[in-house]
Amino acid sequence: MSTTTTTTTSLPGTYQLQLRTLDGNVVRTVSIEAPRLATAAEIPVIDIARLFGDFEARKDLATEVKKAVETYGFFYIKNHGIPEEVIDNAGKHAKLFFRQPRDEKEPASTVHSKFFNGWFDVHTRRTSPAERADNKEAFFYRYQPENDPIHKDEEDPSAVPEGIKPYIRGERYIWDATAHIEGFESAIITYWQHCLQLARRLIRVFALVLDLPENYFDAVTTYPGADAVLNFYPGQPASVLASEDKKGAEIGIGSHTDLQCFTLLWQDMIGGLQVLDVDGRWIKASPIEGTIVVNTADFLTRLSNGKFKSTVHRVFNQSEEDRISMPFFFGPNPNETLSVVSTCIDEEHPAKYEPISCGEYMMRRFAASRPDN
Ligand SMILES: O=C(O)CCC(=O)C(=O)O
Ligand SMILES: [Fe+2]
Repeated sequence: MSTTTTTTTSLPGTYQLQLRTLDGNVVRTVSIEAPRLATAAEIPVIDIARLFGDFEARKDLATEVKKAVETYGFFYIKNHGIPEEVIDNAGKHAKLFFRQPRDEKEPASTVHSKFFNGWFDVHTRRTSPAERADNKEAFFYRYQPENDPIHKDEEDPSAVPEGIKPYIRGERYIWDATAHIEGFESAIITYWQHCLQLARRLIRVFALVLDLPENYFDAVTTYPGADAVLNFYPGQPASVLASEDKKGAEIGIGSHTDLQCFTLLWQDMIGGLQVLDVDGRWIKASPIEGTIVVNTADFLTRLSNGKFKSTVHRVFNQSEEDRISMPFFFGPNPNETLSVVSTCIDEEHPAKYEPISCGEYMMRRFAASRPDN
């Protein structure tokens, strides 16, 4: 494992950030200034109680969401309907898992996975090629039809359509390897199910934002990309945090954009999430009690011909305390080839992106920018 960083010649006060994209790594010039607080116009708090109201209420919500997705594609949602106990219980079990000795986590390791499920340790991934290796542990779990509320009561939920079969990537061994933590699987899956239900409602709002019928994406989210992660960012030593430039501070997850349509990101109150503004300066998406962060991601940028933003973000846990977050990544059925939607194209704005399926998109993106450690 290497911990070197790449240095490139930069303007004073800036550095060159490398980002993984479909076309390989791209470079952005970024300010070295300490991150500032986000304004409410940049990362607004949106009350989504209207999601559960009538059509007029949902249209009204879409108008508010439109501004946010066209700015940075980052916003907080409140009154999201996921019960606090469900979130607390998942968070509590996540900590129980990570705080075990390493050899007790090993049976759940990603090294036993065919499809990138399970646990990996700190410093084993480098999300951004020019930044240090990620100082975080994570536990990945992926879509299993038998857990999906719309399929779980079917006679045989694992009897999925042929086209989708190769994309069913959930693996049982991660739950067997964690069965000694009482209630772990059920706490995490219950949280995941709530996220999935919320995501299916939210994508209807995004359809309205795009001037499409509300149910536009329903038929292509029957076996969706619905992958999720428990993230654990260890606290950093007081000596490092006390030094003025915090030079020894480690990045939790390097700079990146998310891949699918959007992410529901629950974070605890420790803080550390940062978002890159248009001028290449970092802004803090500080935690707000009772909210979940929503960020729109690469595949939705493609479908919307660039209208929805997919903004670069990263995490620095600059606290002595451990931080956890529980992102849920939502995309269409991975085998479904999708084009830029008709409402985002006209003579002056031809489609900037080729039709592609989200499964293919993710595979190509990983191949174009395979993590180097
Ligand atoms: O932990 C966080 O706040 C962000 C995590 C993240 O960006 C990701 O897992 O893609
Ligand atoms: Fe992310």
